[in-house]
Amino acid sequence: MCENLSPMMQQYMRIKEQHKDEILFFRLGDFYEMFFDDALKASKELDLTLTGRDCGLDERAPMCGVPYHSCEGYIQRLLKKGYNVAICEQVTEPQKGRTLVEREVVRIYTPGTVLETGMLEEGKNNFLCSIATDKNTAGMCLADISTGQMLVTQLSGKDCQQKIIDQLGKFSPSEILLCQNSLQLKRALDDISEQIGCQVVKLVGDQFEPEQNARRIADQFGVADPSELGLTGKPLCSTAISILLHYLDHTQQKGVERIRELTIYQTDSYMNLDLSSRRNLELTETMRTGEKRGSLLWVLDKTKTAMGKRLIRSFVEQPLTGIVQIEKRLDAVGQLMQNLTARSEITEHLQKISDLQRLMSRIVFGSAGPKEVRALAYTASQLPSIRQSLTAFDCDLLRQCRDGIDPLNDLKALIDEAIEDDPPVTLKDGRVIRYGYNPQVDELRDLIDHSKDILLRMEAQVKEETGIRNLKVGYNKVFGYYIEVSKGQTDLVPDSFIRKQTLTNCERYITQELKELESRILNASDEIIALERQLYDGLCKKITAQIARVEETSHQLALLDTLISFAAVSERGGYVRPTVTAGEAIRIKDGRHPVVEKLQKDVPFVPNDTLLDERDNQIAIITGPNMAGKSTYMRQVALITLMAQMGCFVPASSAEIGIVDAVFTRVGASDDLAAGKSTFMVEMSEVAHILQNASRHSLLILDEIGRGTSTFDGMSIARAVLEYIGNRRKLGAKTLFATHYHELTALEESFSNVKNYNIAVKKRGDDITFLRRIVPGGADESYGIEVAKLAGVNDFVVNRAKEILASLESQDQPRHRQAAPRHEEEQPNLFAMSSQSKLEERIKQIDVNTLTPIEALNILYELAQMVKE
Ligand SMILES: Nc1ncnc2c1ncn2[C@@H]1O[C@H](COP(=O)(O)OP(=O)(O)OP(=O)(O)O)[C@@H](O)[C@H]1O
Repeated sequence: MCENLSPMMQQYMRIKEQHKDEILFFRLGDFYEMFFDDALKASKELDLTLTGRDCGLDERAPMCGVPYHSCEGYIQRLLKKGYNVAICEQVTEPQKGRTLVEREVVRIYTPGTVLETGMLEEGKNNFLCSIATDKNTAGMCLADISTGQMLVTQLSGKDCQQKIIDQLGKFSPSEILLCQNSLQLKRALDDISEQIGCQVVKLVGDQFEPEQNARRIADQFGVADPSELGLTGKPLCSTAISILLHYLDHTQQKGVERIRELTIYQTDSYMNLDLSSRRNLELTETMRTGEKRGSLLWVLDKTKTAMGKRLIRSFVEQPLTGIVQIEKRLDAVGQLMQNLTARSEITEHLQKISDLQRLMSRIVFGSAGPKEVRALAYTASQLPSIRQSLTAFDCDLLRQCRDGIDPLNDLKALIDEAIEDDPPVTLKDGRVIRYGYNPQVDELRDLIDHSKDILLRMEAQVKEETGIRNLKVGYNKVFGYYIEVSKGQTDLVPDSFIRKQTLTNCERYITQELKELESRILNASDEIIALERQLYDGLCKKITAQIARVEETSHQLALLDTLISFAAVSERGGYVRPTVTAGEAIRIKDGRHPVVEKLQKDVPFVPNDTLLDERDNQIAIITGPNMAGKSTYMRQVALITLMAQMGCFVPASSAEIGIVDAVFTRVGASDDLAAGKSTFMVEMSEVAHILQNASRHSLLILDEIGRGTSTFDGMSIARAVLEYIGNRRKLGAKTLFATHYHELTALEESFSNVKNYNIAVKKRGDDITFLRRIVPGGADESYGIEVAKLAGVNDFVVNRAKEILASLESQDQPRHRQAAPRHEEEQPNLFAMSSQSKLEERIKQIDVNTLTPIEALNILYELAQMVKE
């Protein structure tokens, strides 16, 4: 290091040496300053003026800075640009005689370790994620230090990487940490990081030693052995937790203790929704704009608290698969719908409740201001009424809420006693501690507020003691407070007075007592702030000790808020309680699309029925003109199923939902052609993924499979996919399949589990009217040209298209426009088969070696029927 550098700059260089990878925010007074390279980068990224600072060298050090009080926005912008920020604070007070205050890095900001309210998105968790992998197994750990939540899960199987991606799609972590050996995974995650809302994927050191892992985990959660946490047989989970904790240890000096509980996350307790299905179904944001408005969450979220907002988002993203839990939620929603009075009372109180989870993090971290601590007391004051209103209900979950909400009376009393009713934002502003809480604070405040009175009182007292009638206490800048005695009375001045100044008519003195009072008055402001901080820190410690109770209370409040939101939306929307069963059927009467219905207020939504099961109604092939409403209908079925499994009522007049383990969707052209894949390639990768991962208990929504290639190829692929899905021994999943290939409707005749539907339209002359009603049977025409006309395509093109179509139809071309033939002799087409070849085809499908006797009998019966027909 250059010896010519000033001592402060030497200190800076020493610290910067340890933090080469971060932009160093170096605290100087009320500013964070950046120097040298950091200054050049920050001034460019943040549009800051670049100045220079004397540093002892010939050239001034490039410098720029941001105000300490408004640094959050700047830090956030740097994080978004991929930088980390190290905060370097003064850790000793400047003292007389010591020129250099000590400084050290107290915290490193990274995207996944933010906990400042202003830097976090409301209603969304900010997860830091770590992943440890080994061949076909992975351990994944997620932590949100702003709420103290930590989850861990183990994933395994040949498609482990895809499972990781699907889970990441669910949690959208801001930052992902991987072991050095996970290079391949890193590449895959880099490609999709934007889609899952992740700002950075990092490789962080090698696998940790198992023993070291165990020790760190046991320390964190206060157990003797990690097996007590349910981690036995999950070494990769332990590694993932350790990676995350070590990272927090490195980046955060305080607050890691906020993570107190570990939840083992069982993926099969939740419906499997892969990344593209989440996007396609627009669960939390729309595909086109990426906004919440227009998503399912937008319809369902009427929560009043930030905690409720985060929980309802996770309810929407993670529908359940366990009937018992779903029923419990439905019971609660039903009861809340019935008792409007109690519900409104609770809602009113919820509106006044702060984000207790994030508040507690800030208290533990030591960054909560007095107003926030006051907000805790205010929140606590709402709790008894909420508990009281909850007595009106009688069901498991609402009872659990009532029992779990702790009124926190003691904390409220503690805060009420210690903190002023309307304290300032920061401790520095003073007057945080309530009068009467601490005698020393009271005395100092009296001294500050009444220093004049105190001096007058002292003056009177000295007058009386000395008998000097015209004695006065005054103040000047040279020697502070003094006692002034006029010349005529100086003989009465006692020995204890020390003469300081002689004027024409008077003498000025000081006394020991006066000097003491003076230093008390002058120091009182500093002293009171230090004392208030000490008392305030003590109070925060007492609150922190009760964190478990506050945490449980916040969890129950979030749950209550979410259930009330479901109830409010269900009531307003005229939703009904679904019957959730372990059976295989989905029967919906008068189902509606919750979002489209809400968006198009002026056009009445036409309800439609659905019947899907794993037998005769396993596959519904839906045809109909463009714009008829096929996609809307299919998505509506998926959303109603999801809502039921979330524990919410559904937009229908009745609904029976046999639990599905997954919803897979393949909808339209994927607009972002990630990793250089063509539209068709993306489509086929998605189809491959669905066929590989779906089970008989999944729901498949397939919209126009095969559209991205030539007609014959497309039709062949679409039919082959349908045959695969329709074969119970291969897949057998319930499927809604929309297509413009009307030829596919011929499948209904060949397979008993396929049913045709179309969305009805009325044609008058050249004009068509969309009826939006789903009816049995295939569509009779495509009406593509009519829809083009409706969309405003000019007459020339429309008329010419009609001519071309007529000429195509007159030739012996495959008739893509016409509905599937009922009788293949009348309308031969690509997939129409003779009875004989159908029979042959069916016989070829039979795998005699795997048939049970009863299946063999059924097939024999089926063949006999075919021959008869
Ligand atoms: N049941 C309904 N009631 C009222 N309006 C509806 C209904 N279904 C769909 N719509 C309206 O029709 C529009 C078109 O629907 P949708 O996109 O589902 O058609 P589509 O048949 O899938 O079209 P394409 O084949 O061109 O993709 C929707 O945006 C919606 O406004």
